[in-house]
Amino acid sequence: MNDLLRIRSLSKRYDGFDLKDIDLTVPAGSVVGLVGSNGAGKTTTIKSVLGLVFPDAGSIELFGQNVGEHASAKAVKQAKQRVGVVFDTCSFPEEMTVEAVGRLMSYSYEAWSAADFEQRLAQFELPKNRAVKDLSRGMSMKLSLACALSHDPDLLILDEATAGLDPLARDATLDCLRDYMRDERHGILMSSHITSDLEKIADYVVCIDEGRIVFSVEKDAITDLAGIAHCRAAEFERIAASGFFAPGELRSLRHPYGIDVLAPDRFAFSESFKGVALDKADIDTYLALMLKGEIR
Ligand SMILES: Nc1ncnc2c1ncn2[C@@H]1O[C@H](COP(=O)(O)OP(=O)(O)OP(=O)(O)O)[C@@H](O)[C@H]1O
Repeated sequence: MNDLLRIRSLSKRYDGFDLKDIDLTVPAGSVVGLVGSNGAGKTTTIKSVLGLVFPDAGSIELFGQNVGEHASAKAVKQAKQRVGVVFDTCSFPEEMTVEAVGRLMSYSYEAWSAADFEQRLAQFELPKNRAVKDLSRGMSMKLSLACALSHDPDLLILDEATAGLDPLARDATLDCLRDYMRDERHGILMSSHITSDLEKIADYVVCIDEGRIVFSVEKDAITDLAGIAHCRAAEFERIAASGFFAPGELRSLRHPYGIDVLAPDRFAFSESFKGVALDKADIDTYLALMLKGEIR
């Protein structure tokens, strides 16, 4: 498969923070969700791809071209033309109107399509003559997305792009991203704390915590295959003693009302432990057990 983005062993050190050995791939035709707590290193990773942060080590390839250290300015420029970016804040000049933002973008991107931009403004119901400073948060995000999509990008990079949008606006944004993904040459890397959005659209989920990759899995391995077992103390001890989990692979979280256990394969788990209450996992519960679970 053709990889749109390939990050290998990316490291970046700040005073008090260490991003270390990040490996991340966005294959064509896929949506990769990036999750993790505040300050985990998601934006630092994304900014490294965009050349807004200079990594200390590692390699970054966009469309098979090195855009990291020793990359030629021409290669970086060419690659960036093929990337659409949306950050969680709108960075266009405040006094500029929506229409003028489109003109500004047309100077930056060779493949800019004024017709496409017009159509997106209509789709998102964005008033052309309104100044950026007078847009609501949702409208600014829609403007950023309209700009990111109107230069025919092969890769979209979204950093918390649906944060602050109401549920209807989030759904409209996801529809727009699904539409974009109908072209299988396209791909999306999106960081989000709204894991329900990722459940709807992601193919892979990558979790960063304290600057390290904690897991990188197909989304279905979480939402279709994994389960959360709800045990009493005696049941938990029976599970722990059964040998079902290899040493170091039993993850549990204690609550006042019992113990939750992460079952990576809920079908196999329920075969072995009939009678133990078991729910399907979602990204939030999976994350909680992976990040905060006690390991045994
Ligand atoms: N320019 C900088 N100088 C020093 N430290 C920085 C700089 N940029 C980021 N950091 C630190 O790096 C760490 C990771 O920040 P980053 O923005 O990558 O996290 P994040 O996962 O995107 O978090 P959030 O979910 O809150 O947006 C944080 O501790 C942050 O304070």
